[in-house]
Amino acid sequence: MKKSIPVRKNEEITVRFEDLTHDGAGVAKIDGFPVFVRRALPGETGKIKIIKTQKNYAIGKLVELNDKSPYRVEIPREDSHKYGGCQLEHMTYEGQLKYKENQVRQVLTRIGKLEDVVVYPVLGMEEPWHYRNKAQVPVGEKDGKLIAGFFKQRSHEIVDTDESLIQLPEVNEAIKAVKDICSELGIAPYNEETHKGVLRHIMARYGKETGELMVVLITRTLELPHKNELIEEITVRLPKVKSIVHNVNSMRTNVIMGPETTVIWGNEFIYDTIGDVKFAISALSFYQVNPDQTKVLYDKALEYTGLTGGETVIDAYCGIGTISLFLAQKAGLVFGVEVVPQAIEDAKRNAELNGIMNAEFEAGEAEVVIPKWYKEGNKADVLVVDPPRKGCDEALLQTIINMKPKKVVYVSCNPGTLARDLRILEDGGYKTIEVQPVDMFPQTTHVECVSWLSFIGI
Ligand SMILES: C[S@@+](CC[C@H](N)C(=O)[O-])C[C@H]1O[C@@H](n2cnc3c(N)ncnc32)[C@H](O)[C@@H]1O
Repeated sequence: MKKSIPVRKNEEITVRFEDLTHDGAGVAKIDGFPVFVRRALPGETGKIKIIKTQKNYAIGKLVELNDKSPYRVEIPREDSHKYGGCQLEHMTYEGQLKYKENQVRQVLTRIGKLEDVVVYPVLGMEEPWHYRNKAQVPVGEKDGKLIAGFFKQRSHEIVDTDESLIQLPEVNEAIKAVKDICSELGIAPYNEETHKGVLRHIMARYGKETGELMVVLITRTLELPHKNELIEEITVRLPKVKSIVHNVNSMRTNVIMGPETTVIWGNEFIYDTIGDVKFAISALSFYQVNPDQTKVLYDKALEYTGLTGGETVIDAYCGIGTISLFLAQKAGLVFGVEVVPQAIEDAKRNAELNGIMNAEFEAGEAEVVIPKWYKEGNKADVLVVDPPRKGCDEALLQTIINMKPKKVVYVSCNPGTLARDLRILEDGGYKTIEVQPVDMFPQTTHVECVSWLSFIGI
């Protein structure tokens, strides 16, 4: 029998919130039917207005809050609710860490069917604001004025903003300065609908330890208008800048960077350090966005590998060789693989820069290169993976199962795909021993995990 929807659009009702979704919305149930409400916390009661109904759920808006959660805090800035980014900023940091630990536990049980894994409390930050070393903001136009900021939640409307509370001050300053310069020089902002205009995005990346800044201007056009004036003004107003890069993206796409990248001033890369290792980072390469917590994450990954000095290690999805070089200090030999050729160039340069002779790198897909290495007779004692959000490719997981390294250390930015992949590895003879969540992204719902598995056989 068809179940009827117990709420109507525009209806106002009083509800009690029981839970939080994976994207931080409060969940209330009306006759078992879920209603999702942003910025509501478990244990709270309040009046909501239904703004959308679907077959299996409804979306509501908070009208009035009656009982407040002890985890509720004032949001730090009146207009910050407009941005999609900080979904948990109305929650104490202690509450955020508990929420994330709970998310990881639930997902490991629900998706991975992993009931007896040890999950530790999340390793959080002392000061969970102004941590991001990188921003890439879309550029648009409002009332004839160039604007840059963030997309409004679930839309492509740009909210003009000069400060994000989760970015390092140097990154905020860089974005604002470049925005002002482009506006003063009359550079036409890109228009997504008409696919006209010039400037699509401004990217700034800052080496927190070295104080070096990179600015990337992403345009639709091959030509960067007022190039010389732009360089002059950027170098005057941002004395920490060491690299200015022009990237061309002429396609109608949501992907930010295009295929053509030219260094128009200064170095090809900026430097930063994590622990004792120094890294060169170029415009297209992945580099963790929270430098303080990166050290915490990599230290844990190193501890989980249990390296004693002679082991052969494979680091899949190695980026610019960050984890590889961290591990090379304690391993016999490390092989890194990564799909972005420029990142592999950085990784090789980084090995040299640090005088590390026992790390080798190859560009290609991990799911192609590692099976090839295995076919050639190469094996690893420890295999580390740090894939993007979609997790590991099945061909790679199958190769790990065939290769049988004693240990697998899995670094993940998505607990859902982590749980899926751990299940596949468990079915192939591995046992997940520990999962340590690390808060790389305070104020947001994202959580990073590092876990280790031991080969026990089937
Ligand atoms: C989460 S990042 C980790 C990078 C590095 N381990 C670090 O901590 O900086 C994932 C990396 O995987 C790369 N990548 C994506 N798909 C890949 C694939 N199929 N094979 C190899 N690398 C891939 C990305 O370019 C990115 O550098």
